[in-house]
Amino acid sequence: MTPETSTADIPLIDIAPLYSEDPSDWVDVARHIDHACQRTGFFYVKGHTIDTSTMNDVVGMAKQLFAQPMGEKLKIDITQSAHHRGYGAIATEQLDPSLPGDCKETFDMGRHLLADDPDVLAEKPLHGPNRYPDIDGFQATMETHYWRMLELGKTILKGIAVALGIAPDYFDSRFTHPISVLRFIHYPPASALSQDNQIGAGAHTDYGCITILYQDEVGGLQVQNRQGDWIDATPIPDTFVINIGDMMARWSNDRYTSTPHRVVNQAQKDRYASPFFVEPNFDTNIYCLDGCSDQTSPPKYESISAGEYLLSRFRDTYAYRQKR
Ligand SMILES: O=C(O)CCC(=O)C(=O)O
Ligand SMILES: [Fe+2]
Repeated sequence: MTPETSTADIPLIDIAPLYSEDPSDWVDVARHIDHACQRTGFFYVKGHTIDTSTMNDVVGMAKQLFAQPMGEKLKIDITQSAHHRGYGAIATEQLDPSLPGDCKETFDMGRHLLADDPDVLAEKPLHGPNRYPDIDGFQATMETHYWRMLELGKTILKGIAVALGIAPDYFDSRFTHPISVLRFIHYPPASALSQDNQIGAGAHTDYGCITILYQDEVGGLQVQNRQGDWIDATPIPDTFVINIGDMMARWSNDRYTSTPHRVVNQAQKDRYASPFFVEPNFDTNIYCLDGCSDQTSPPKYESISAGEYLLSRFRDTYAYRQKR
């Protein structure tokens, strides 16, 4: 069932210089990021500030959630949530419409907004409370991690801004009330696949700006190269895998590439992963960035708000949202 795979050169970029106060230190990293975003749209980063023990603690919490009895997990069922928060059982998401639902379970959270938040009062879509399991320390650990990942996202976006020749802090004012999502995923061992052509995550492109992915040592993430071959994004300790999503492809007038990827867990082991989807404020206007158009390549896409764009994409992959 699985097509041949080969190993590709998904570059590994040391982003430590982006933490320097001196803008001249950013230029080289920005150039590497720019190349990677134009070619495969995928790269690994090292030299970030999130250490292994922090990741182990955070993923340990997520493992506790996935190990709970189904009845407990379904108390925070994402399909009962207006704001796309909580637990998604196996096959709730179907990333590739030509395949069965994905063989994975998920937990999604955003900023935890309570009833008195102005955006909640205004009934803004995707703005609301998270749905947490009853596990000691879960909420505090995950909320701290959410902000940590957002900071990493903004650091990488600074590299992108420098690469595009726009103000290095261009994205900061667009990420003050972000609709970014922190997700945890559990892929059961290969023996748990219920149907012949079911896989962990069907081929898809990500919807948003950029994705920062933690993956454990099991492996299974595959990226489609320009020739259409599936190549392994082999786990590298202490790195994250970064990829461009469709919103950033659109925002950059297709200077940057949003590349199809999928997950095939061929191991007789559970696999755990955690993408952080770096998304701006709901009302951010997604329209050709300065530096991404000229006389020969004018802006290709109409402007759209980041929120409306994401909502339309969720509707395509979650049956429960099509009724909304
Ligand atoms: O689990 C992985 O390695 C990737 C997951 C993924 O592509 C996604 O959630 O968008
Ligand atoms: Fe993805």
